[in-house]
Amino acid sequence: MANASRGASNVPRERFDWEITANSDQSFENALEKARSGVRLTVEDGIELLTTGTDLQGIDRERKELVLEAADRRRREVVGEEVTFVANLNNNVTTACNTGCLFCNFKDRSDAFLADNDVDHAGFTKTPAESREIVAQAIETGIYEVTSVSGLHPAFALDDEHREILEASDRSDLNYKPPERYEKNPGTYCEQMAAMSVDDVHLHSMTPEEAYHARRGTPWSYKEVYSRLADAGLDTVPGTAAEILVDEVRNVICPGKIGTDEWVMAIEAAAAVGMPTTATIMYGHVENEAHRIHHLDVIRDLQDRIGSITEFVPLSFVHPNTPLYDRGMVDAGATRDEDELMIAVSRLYLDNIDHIQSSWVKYGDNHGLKMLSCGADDFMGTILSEEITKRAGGGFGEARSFAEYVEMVSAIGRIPVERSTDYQQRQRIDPDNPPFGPVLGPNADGTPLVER
Ligand SMILES: C[S@@+](CC[C@H](N)C(=O)[O-])C[C@H]1O[C@@H](n2cnc3c(N)ncnc32)[C@H](O)[C@@H]1O
Ligand SMILES: Nc1c(NC[C@H](O)[C@H](O)[C@H](O)CO)[nH]c(=O)[nH]c1=O
Ligand SMILES: N[C@@H](Cc1ccc(O)cc1)C(=O)O
Ligand code: SF4
Repeated sequence: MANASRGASNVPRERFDWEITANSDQSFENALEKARSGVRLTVEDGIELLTTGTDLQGIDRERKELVLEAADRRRREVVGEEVTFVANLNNNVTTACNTGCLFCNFKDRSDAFLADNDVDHAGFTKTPAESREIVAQAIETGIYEVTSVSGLHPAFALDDEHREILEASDRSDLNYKPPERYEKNPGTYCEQMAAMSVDDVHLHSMTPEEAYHARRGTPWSYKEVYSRLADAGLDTVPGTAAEILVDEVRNVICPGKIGTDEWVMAIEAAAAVGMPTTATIMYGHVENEAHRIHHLDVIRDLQDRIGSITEFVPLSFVHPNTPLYDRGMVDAGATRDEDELMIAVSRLYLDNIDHIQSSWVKYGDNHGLKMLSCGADDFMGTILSEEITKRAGGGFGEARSFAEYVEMVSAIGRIPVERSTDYQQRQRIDPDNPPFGPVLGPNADGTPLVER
């Protein structure tokens, strides 16, 4: 085959001795035929599509185009020509975290935040009052949603009752220190939720990992934790902390995090108390294609049981400032070919999740737009502030305006639509009728969010 039609993959195949490898007895053609006709794909089918055939080395560009076409067609059948996005704000409460995930440069060791420590650090903690002020300002500009994900600050407790339990415990494994020991007090999770629920804005927060932190040292179930958080103002849950839901990979990239079963249990609990969730995969580091498909299989199975996953978000690993890269465990993140195939195979494999998100934070505008023709139909949100990808070395900025969204989406011949977090409310935007601003948020009146 000509060189021009070979694409690269950055999977560091020789560096890790995995139990699960990208092998299959299936043929690429057969898997493609199943994908085209809408038959539910097996793990082996998924591996064939994601690798463009295990019979060939590298990525075959002609085959890749066939997979992308099948996914684009499926997207059209499932959701049509609308491209959605949400008017939202990211408000990360604290970067203090001792979990030590090797792909993450968002966190700072929490000791640096102690009041009696004068080491310099670039991290931050917001009090509930500060979070409220930041949200209140964004609400005035018309946002619909606040997304809030944070480091696992040792002073965090779920609520006052949880704090009493933590204060009374002499277990050193609980990763708890009283808030008085720190320069800044993050309050309790419930206080943060209540503070951010300004004017009933939609609050999207408390990943399974954060929920785990919010129940440490107690016999409380995830259901108990999520129902207390819901009472405090939480509306929906971000399905991050998923990374790769295969434990042999988690043991390498995030040995301090909860395992696959526990992540699934937390999302099931959120569903049980009536809260929709999203689901993510963070791919393009040490894992191989078989791990990516096993992850999709865990998510599809879970969605068969709960039905409340609103969107699936492939998060392409951003490598430059991370321990994984510093330690030579990876040389780079996923290639563009791998990104396109990840979006396409997510669309084809997850036959029970309607929306696949293209993240401009991870892909940038041009590549992000391309993804909308590879199976994705959602283009994320305005976010207004971004710390996680920026600190990892990503360079695609911290906000998108509605004007930028309308221009980009119209340019590819699709229909721009403002959505609510759960996709239940949707508002088409007429590209011929500027100015463009959000209308779904509690204080939204169509005024542009950010002038750029
Ligand atoms: C930084 S954590 C914050 C919330 C909480 N500490 C947790 O782990 O659930 C949110 C997510 O950001 C993503 N993330 C972190 N570093 C990343 C990187 N370098 N590239 C891509 N995604 C990253 C991971 O998927 C992670 O679960
Ligand atoms: N709200 C969404 C974000 N927010 C950006 C995060 O701050 C973070 O940078 C990162 O994505 C974590 O890996 N990002 C999305 O990709 N999608 C969202 O809906
Ligand atoms: N839209 C997804 C993706 C997301 C990704 C990273 C985040 O930090 C937050 C959200 C969610 O809300 O779960
Ligand atoms: S991904 Fe989350 S838990 Fe892991 S180190 Fe980063 S902030 Fe902490």
